[in-house]
Amino acid sequence: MPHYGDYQNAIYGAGLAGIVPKVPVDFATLAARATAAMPASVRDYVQGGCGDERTQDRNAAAFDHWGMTPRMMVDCTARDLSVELFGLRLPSPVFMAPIGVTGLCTPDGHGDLAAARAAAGTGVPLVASTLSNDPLETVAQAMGDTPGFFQLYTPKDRDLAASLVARAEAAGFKGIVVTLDTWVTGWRPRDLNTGNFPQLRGHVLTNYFSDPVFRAALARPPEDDPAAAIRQWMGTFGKVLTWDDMPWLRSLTKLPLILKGICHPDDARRAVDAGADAIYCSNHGGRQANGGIAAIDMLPGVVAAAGATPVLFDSGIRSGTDVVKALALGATAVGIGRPYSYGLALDGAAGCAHVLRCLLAEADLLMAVNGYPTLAAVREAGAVRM
Ligand SMILES: Cc1cc2nc3c(=O)[nH]c(=O)nc-3n(C[C@H](O)[C@H](O)[C@H](O)COP(=O)(O)O)c2cc1C
Ligand SMILES: CCCCC(=O)C(=O)O
Repeated sequence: MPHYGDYQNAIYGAGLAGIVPKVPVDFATLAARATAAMPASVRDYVQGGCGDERTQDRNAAAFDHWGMTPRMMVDCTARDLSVELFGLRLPSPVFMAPIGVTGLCTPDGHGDLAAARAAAGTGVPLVASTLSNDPLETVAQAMGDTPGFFQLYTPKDRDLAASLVARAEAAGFKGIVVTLDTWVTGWRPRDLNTGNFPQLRGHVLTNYFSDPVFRAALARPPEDDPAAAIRQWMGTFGKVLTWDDMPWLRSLTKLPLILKGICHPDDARRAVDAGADAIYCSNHGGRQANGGIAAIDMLPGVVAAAGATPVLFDSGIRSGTDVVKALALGATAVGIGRPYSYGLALDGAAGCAHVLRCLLAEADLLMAVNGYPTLAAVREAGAVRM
């Protein structure tokens, strides 16, 4: 049976022929190379976060104080990283988190399609953001047989919300991820210093501009009057959601409903009681609120509160080791954020797929050497706070 760890042999094998990876395998080199290659406006938007970025930095640094203990004399020659989620059997517990400017991460402006192709090539699901340069239907198609999820930024216009969700269902997405932490944008000094917010320049609004409900509310189509369309987007973008909206959100779809941005155990309990199919523990990579606890430190409390409900996690994952730690702390599946956008920036779909394969190879090999043949074994082994 092939293993994700075999990617290591492929790299060493290519090295014998004098070929080294085009995209670095470690996050530090990847980030340095990708941010040097990106246009400054995209770099600042993707790499930056809220305030002085302490929460963002802490998200990654906090993985250092969680440690795992190897077990010996365990047969780990066959390893199973597959996971069941909403009745789907996923080949690994890794997915691509929604990134709203994915479209801008490749020079051709079709980064969403490149990420979708990387999903098709690796089997790693993509959570497609509402904010994309290509319409959600085209993105879904480019994912091939790999299941995709649609991330909803809930507009104030309820009919528009219903339309976006209906389109996502029709396009074949397997679940709706509702992001709770971003009805307004957090304070982001890197973007403020350059007065740059991509959406206000008309980027990544294709799902709105192509939507019949959004278009019907415009005097002239977005192609003829983009400024008015952007103003309309600004007006409708962020609905403030409260628990009272849950029956309405639930009524929008029969697909699994996943609530993104849950960090407090009480909110996790409330989400389960209100009918969420999964909790998505995340602090948005430190882009929304500064002054927060590292997301990985909040995961155990959320997992305990969620009970039998699956918990997805992101924020600060930089390596396969981080993936295994998050699984050990109870995540059902783990979202990759900035690393895949850096892969896209350096080599499009191939660069993105490479980043995902490296993360999976490192996770798989760590499971092999630590004596954890299955995800159940990872969870049972757990991680201790050092
Ligand atoms: C450039 C960028 C754009 C993002 N856009 C979205 C988005 O459209 N919807 C969403 O729910 N989260 C969005 N996020 C948050 C990610 O889904 C994820 O929570 C975050 O990237 C995890 O942190 P990390 O990248 O530091 O690992 C975005 C993140 C970045 C870096
Ligand atoms: C209003 C911001 C939407 C995109 C996003 O989620 C992000 O940049 O983090």
